[in-house]
Amino acid sequence: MVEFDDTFRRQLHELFVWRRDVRRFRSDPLPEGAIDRLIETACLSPSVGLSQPWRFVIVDDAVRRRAVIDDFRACNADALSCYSGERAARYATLKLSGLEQAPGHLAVFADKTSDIGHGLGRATMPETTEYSVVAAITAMWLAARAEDIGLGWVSILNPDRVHAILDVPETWKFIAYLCIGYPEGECDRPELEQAKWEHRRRADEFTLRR
Ligand SMILES: Cc1cc2c(cc1C)N(C[C@H](O)[C@H](O)[C@H](O)COP(=O)(O)O)c1[nH]c(=O)[nH]c(=O)c1N2
Repeated sequence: MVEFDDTFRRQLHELFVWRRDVRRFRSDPLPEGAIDRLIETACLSPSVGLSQPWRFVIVDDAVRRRAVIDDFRACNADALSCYSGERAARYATLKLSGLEQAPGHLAVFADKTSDIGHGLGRATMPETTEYSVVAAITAMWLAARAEDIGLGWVSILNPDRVHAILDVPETWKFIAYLCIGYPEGECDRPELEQAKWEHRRRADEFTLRR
């Protein structure tokens, strides 16, 4: 049996505290195979019925990467137009993707039609397919931080457009576009908190007892 001691538990807690959504990347490349290793770790995640619905696309092609960046720019301009006044001014100052600098681009999809897992657990809650993929991304986020690699989730994108840019099967649902690389710096507080957009609240604000 594998046992974890107090030192490990303390370090694991520190890993959770120091994992960040990274938007500011150094331009130096990741070591060969780093993204493949992170994908392998993500594939150890739980999934409904062991369906393993995650599908990964490593985006190296410069034309496709540029098209994703252009889509982000358009979507972010639309998002800005939904705010007004002081909130709009603050939104405009936020850096909400590291797409330009990050050496690694990784798109993640959920395959809604795969037979793997024989449908177990999905009949009543088909959305558990997507939940499983998000669980895998969270594992990857933590595994990356443990290797001092930063990961940033970009959702300010048009899913249909990303689908077309990456030319993936119809049945795949777009879940996340991830920027991966070495972070410029580190912090134990979310960047959106540092920018005074929102703050992390205490767990008891979100917890009921019945
Ligand atoms: C589903 C989803 C989607 C997004 C995000 C996260 C998740 C879970 N986050 C990152 C988010 O802003 C960040 O996690 C919180 O601000 C908390 O910061 P830390 O992750 O603790 O650093 C994020 N950040 C960003 O700059 N642009 C984005 O488009 C998104 N989209």
